[in-house]
Amino acid sequence: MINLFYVHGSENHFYILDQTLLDKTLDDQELVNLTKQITSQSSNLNPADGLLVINQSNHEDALAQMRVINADGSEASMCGNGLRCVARYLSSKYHKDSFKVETMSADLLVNKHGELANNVPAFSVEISPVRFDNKSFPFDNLNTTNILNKALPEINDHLRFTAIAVPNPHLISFVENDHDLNETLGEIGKKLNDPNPYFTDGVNVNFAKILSRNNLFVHTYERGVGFTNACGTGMSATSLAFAINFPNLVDIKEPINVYNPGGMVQTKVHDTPNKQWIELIGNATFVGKLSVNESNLHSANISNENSEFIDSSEEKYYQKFVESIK
Ligand SMILES: N[C@@H](CCC[C@H](N)C(=O)O)C(=O)O
Repeated sequence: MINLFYVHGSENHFYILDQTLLDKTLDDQELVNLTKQITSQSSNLNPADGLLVINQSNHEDALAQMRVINADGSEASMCGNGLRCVARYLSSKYHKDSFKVETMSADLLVNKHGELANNVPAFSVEISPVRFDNKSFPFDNLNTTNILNKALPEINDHLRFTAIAVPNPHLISFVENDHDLNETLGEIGKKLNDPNPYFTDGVNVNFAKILSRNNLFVHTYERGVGFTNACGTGMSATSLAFAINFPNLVDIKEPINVYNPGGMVQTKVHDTPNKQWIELIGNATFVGKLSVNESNLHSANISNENSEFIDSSEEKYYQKFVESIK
């Protein structure tokens, strides 16, 4: 039997599949089928935004490779909340507290962090590379090659936008009212992730409210998923946009507290002459595991009937942490 771990970072839920333990790894189509099956509401499994796949890495300095399959079957180049959970899994498997994980565009440094709260394990992960040019998204037909605090009348009549790829693509806006934070976000998120002439590969859309100096609330409509409790790369890109667009409200020597519908993370913006990157620090919670037969993974046949869910007590402590920050 193989364990599919049910995990979350800020209540952004995933299943983790460690393919190094399988007799035969799943091919790309099997991974897509499995992801669609376990994330579909009709599966009656615990809901998740995607599948985090661990493979062996052939990069000398990486402990393993992480791939991210979104609920709709598309593959993302990075996932910040997911990387923290994968980091925790690898840390306990290989007894290491600091190492690199291969992702689609870069080998990223991860570190075990002190607990976020009582019995809430946390990891910090590197979010990079950072890109602003239109080819990295891609975006088109907006009369510009980069978007930094710009009005985009093609997309909305009153908001300003910033576009940052880390390296998955994010569009960010700082908003003032709850209607924009929720309804306008949903409309723009849907429009830019349906076939459209502007972001032809889709884009993660993050709307943020500035709470005070170094304090933000971020709500995200994710590419390949829809509304999510939290998006790690989104909160990281939004923190960088906060520092760039509102330098008087951000001290980058201090962490930024980023609240989200699923809890809170901290980010640190690193702006050195040769590298701009963001450190994302937050929980890596293992809610439980689903014990499944390997052949059912290959045929995407996971259900409550042919698998067993074993609960851990970690979620209880995470919820206490959420209560404490409300
Ligand atoms: N939830 C993730 C981002 C997942 C990928 C995203 N949907 C994309 O397609 O880029 C995070 O925590 O960063």
